[in-house]
Amino acid sequence: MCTAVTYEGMNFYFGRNLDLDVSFNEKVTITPRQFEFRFRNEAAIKSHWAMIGMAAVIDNYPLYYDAMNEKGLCMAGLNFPGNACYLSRKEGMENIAPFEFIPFILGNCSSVEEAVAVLKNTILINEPFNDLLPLAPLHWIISDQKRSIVVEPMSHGLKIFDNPVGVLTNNPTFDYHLTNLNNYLNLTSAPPNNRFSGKVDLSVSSIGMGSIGLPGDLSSPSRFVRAAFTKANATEETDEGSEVAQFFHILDAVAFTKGCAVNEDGREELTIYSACMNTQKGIYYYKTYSNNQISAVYLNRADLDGSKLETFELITSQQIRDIN
Ligand SMILES: C[C@H](CCC(=O)NCCS(=O)(=O)O)[C@H]1CC[C@H]2[C@@H]3[C@H](O)C[C@@H]4C[C@H](O)CC[C@]4(C)[C@H]3C[C@H](O)[C@]12C
Repeated sequence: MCTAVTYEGMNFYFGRNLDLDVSFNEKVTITPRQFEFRFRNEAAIKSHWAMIGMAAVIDNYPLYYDAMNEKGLCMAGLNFPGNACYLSRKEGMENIAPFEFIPFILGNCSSVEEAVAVLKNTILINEPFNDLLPLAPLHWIISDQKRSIVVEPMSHGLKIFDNPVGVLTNNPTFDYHLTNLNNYLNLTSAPPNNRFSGKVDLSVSSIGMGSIGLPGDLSSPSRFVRAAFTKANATEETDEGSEVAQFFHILDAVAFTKGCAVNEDGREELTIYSACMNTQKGIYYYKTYSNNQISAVYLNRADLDGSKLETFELITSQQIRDIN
């Protein structure tokens, strides 16, 4: 499972937990403006917005999981098994393979508004990257500072939802998660009042009792509610370090501790990495399951007019500062 969130503070932040049982040797990857993006069914784009994100680079192609471009447009793919539906080629449409979707949108668009216009004429087709990497059943969150949307590939084409809470998890479909949130409207970060009954003498005995009923489990609907509550109540900080700390705390609230959720194949799901992108400064922060230290990769320190991918190996060994 996975969780993605947006966060409006001093700057606009976007990020995700990547929860999985395997790694594909992903690295922080910068694609500069002149790297040629070839598409299976559409013309190549030789010049586009530069982007940074997490990707498995195979045959010199960045298979992005999540990324932002130099204009602050961000996108992440999350598992959507059993629901994602990829179609056959259709004349007159932009026929994009799922693995091409992030480069296609972030390469061409500078805002959600532009992305929505492009999406109206786009379908996702059932073409895998190669025989060893089958189609990934995903849905996507696309956000900028002004607006966030969710894109779900269905049998009739792409379904686009506005995302007023700036959160995405996994199944079921996004409209379910939004409706389900209504069940929790009574939760509060404040000390609760006794609304149980005027005839029963009840009192607050501990801090946090306003959020009793917030689901604590790791299922996708529960992570959606927990991430939405944590994000909505997390206070805005006043410096970059504290903002980034706040963002990672939101992601930590929905992270998987290894061993706590086992998939149908008996393998343990864990939060392989957590990422936070400062979309205005072009910084990609991340930490991994075994390394709690935050690392930062700067888009603007790369040669953005170049034509070669730049990759940064993840630092996965624990970094502990010895004090004495
Ligand atoms: C599984 C990842 C999403 C995280 C998630 O939601 N996990 C839930 C697992 S489960 O349902 O609970 O079992 C997704 C996000 C991006 C995906 C990757 C990207 O789409 C890029 C390529 C695309 C190729 O078709 C498959 C390999 C791949 C490298 C994908 C592997 C995998 O499907 C990734 C890593």
